[in-house]
Amino acid sequence: MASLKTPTLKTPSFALSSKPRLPSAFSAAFPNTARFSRSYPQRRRFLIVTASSSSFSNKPTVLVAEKLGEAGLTLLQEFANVDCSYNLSPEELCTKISLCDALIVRSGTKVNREVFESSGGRLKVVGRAGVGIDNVDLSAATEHGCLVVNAPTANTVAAAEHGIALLACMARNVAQADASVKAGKWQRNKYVGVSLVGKTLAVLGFGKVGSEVARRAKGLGMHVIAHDPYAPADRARAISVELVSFDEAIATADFISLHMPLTPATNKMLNDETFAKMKKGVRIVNVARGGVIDEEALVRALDAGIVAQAALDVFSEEPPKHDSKLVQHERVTVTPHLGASTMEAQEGVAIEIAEAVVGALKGELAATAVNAPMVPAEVLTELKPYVELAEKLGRLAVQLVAGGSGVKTVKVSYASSRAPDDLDTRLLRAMITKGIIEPISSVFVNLVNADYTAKQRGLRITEERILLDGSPESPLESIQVQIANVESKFASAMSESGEIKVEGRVKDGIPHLTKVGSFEVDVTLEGSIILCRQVDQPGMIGTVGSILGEENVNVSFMSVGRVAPRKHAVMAIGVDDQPSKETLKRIGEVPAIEEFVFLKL
Ligand SMILES: NC(=O)c1ccc[n+]([C@@H]2O[C@H](COP(=O)([O-])OP(=O)(O)OC[C@H]3O[C@@H](n4cnc5c(N)ncnc54)[C@H](O)[C@@H]3O)[C@@H](O)[C@H]2O)c1
Ligand SMILES: O=C(O)[C@H](O)COP(=O)(O)O
Repeated sequence: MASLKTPTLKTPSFALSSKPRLPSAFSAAFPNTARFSRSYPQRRRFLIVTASSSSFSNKPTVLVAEKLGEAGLTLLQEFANVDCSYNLSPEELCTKISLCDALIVRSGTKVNREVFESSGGRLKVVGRAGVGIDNVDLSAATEHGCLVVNAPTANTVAAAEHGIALLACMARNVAQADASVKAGKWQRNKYVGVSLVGKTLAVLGFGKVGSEVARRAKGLGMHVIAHDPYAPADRARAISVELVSFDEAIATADFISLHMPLTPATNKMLNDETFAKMKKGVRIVNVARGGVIDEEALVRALDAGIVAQAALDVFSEEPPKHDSKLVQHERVTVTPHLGASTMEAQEGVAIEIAEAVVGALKGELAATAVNAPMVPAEVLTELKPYVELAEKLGRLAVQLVAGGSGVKTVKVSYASSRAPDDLDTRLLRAMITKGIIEPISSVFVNLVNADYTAKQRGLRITEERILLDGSPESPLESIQVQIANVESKFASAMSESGEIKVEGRVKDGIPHLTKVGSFEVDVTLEGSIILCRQVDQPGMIGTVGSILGEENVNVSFMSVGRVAPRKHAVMAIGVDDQPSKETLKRIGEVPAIEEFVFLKL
């Protein structure tokens, strides 16, 4: 047994960062979190986010790069230093961003990879004061652990009203006739329009705006159909709209209104091929994004008479070139991306985004994140102590590895009486990842970038469920973290199958370490822990306790787990303070102690 006696002193790489502690255990697990609700979709959803710890010591700085309503600015100013700098060049934005904790933009600012790289890790939240987030590089944001939140509800009605306004104006040539009268002409025969009543409108993208447009168009007596591969049928049924295939929608429509986001899948969705399938004389409204239409193909379709008219609020390049054939086309009505621009919508958006950004910076829970999984509020409340347990088990397990950077394979087992699809483990996995990676690197890990960071480091985390009989009242019985293919600096932590194994439970809302290797222990996961393997004999608790007492180290908890009386035992000692090297050396010199390790939580 002498060979096992390898006293392990603290190594700097395992030191915890000195982030300030928040009052609750949960807040400590998530350095910053914020809580929000939103009205659409109807289900309230919440998300844990993390923000710069510097925001606790100093007021954070929020850069508002595009015009934001006063009410939103006031909210921001109550909490942060607000720098309103509009019309920044890309270079100016990159220069400023390293001094900012949050950035708020509308659709006119490209928040690309360079912006995140230039931030030097300080930028923790990007707030998009609106819906479309196609101007934000979400991959880069995620890789940098930066949360992106939007304001998804406040401009819905404004955008829908603008869509309807364009539809009616287009059908009755309002813009062209207006320009004609102002030019001194009186061309009543030239501007004969078409009626809306009884016509078929195909709404492509039946989300918030699309369904509001559909509702209004029905009020105008139109027959409304919709195409949206992801829309729930009951939402369509509720307003008597038939969901149809894309081909059916475009082939039968007299009018098409676009309301899908711009994504790689929707990019140039309307193109030469799809225009060729449309009814001759179709009329198109676009208040979504310019990029969903191949604009050159639209000009061809207009010239060929396939498309009779188009009304466009958005363009692939904004502002479009003055001599753009599309913009100058006589049968095209244009507005300068005004969909969200009503007084009411802009005040609403400003408040919605300010609340989301302030919340994220405060570090509570947020609801409108677009680059991280969202977890329903009730699930989150229930999982709180398990989330803390998960991070601490990850932190403990990795500190047991001899040379922690070799960690590549981690297996997590969740023992639960709940049905497998009734337990959302994404938060738990993220926090185990955080616990494993942070002590052995300088990487900042949060819910946003946990999976990405694990992948980058070649860390493979597999999860398994152990289905227990019994009451499914509590979500989890225990969490077990195993690290395979490594050696341990505390040999007793190895399981029989050769992995480092730690297991924990939540008791009365408090995370406990309950197993190390094959030894049962029971110690609260607070402060730090000393694990000792010893020959099981009387007086051991007293001996080690006295050494700690003499060195003024406060013991919070002690527990001994043994394989059999008078054989080997593992003693887990919770300590409030960090013992000195000398104290640890004295513990290591106790003859019955075969090995020990000091672990920081
Ligand atoms: N012009 C403006 O000022 C203005 C204002 C608000 C929103 N918008 C744009 O409108 C878009 C829609 O906004 P929203 O609030 O309704 O968003 P939303 O997320 O509620 O709705 C978008 C819908 O598009 C659907 N969709 C996704 N891919 C599709 C596809 N390939 N084919 C058909 N449907 C598809 C989605 O399932 C979803 O239901 C936004 O992405 C934004 O770009 C523009
Ligand atoms: O996606 C949106 O919310 C709209 O396109 C509005 O964009 P804006 O904030 O630039 O007006």
